[in-house]
Amino acid sequence: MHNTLLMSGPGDSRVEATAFGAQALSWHCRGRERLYLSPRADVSGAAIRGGVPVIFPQFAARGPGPRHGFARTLTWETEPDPERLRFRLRDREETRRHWPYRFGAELDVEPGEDRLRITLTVHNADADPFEFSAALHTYLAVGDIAETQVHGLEDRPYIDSARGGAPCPPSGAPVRFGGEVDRIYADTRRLLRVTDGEHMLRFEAEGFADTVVWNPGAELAAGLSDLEPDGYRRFVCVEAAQVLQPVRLQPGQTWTGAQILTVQSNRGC
Ligand SMILES: O=P(O)(O)OC[C@H]1O[C@@H](O)[C@H](O)[C@@H](O)[C@@H]1O
Repeated sequence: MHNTLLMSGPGDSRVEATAFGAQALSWHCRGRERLYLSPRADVSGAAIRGGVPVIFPQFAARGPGPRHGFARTLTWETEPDPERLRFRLRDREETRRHWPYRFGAELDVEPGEDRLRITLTVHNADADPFEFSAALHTYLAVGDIAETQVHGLEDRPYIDSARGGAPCPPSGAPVRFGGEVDRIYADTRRLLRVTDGEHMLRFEAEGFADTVVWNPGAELAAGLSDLEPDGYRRFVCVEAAQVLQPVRLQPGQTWTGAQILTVQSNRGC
């Protein structure tokens, strides 16, 4: 397993992360674990299935570099800070091989009493402008995916990545999971709620314009060797993302995006 760092917030809020990928692996809050981490996650240097992988500078296969970018499979530097876990990534030979720009990225993970804030900052240290995509690929722990719903996207059109990127009109209903769901919703600057029948979590983003919702469903999950049998039932990925309109930064400019998860209630959704 990768070495982990711990940070306690007020109450019982406690986060665990690793410098490998600057990835949060666990967030315990109000008596229970809020993130899903696969017990079969590959810890040999591949992307870790679970927690909050940082997707940068490319989303999925939408670019020439490694799938979902290189940030999730590189070890970031850590910086001491009494209130948050802070990670830094600067361009180096391994990044320039895939993406020829000088940059600095920072990831802050801050546990609050009933919330977790994760902030990604990207700075253009190059002499040329560059474009990138990014996402915080959050694996939220749910009791049962069959009971899970994502509320707040009812009136938004989406790109259906499970059907070759087909554009789809608003569904008019909360997102439910009866099989593979893989959607990119554009322009979702609003409060989302994730419920699983028993628990409710508020999901908010700053800076990120899009939201990705993903669960592989039984069939696809069976082909994922780093998921336990039926592991797909225990998570839903809701991702604060900037995918459809990549960020363009001029030399010297900085972009910031954040995702805030808040535990709203343990019952009665
Ligand atoms: O298996 P990976 O590379 O971590 O990707 C997981 C999923 O990540 C999601 O963000 C994508 O929308 C899915 O298409 C993808 O399958």
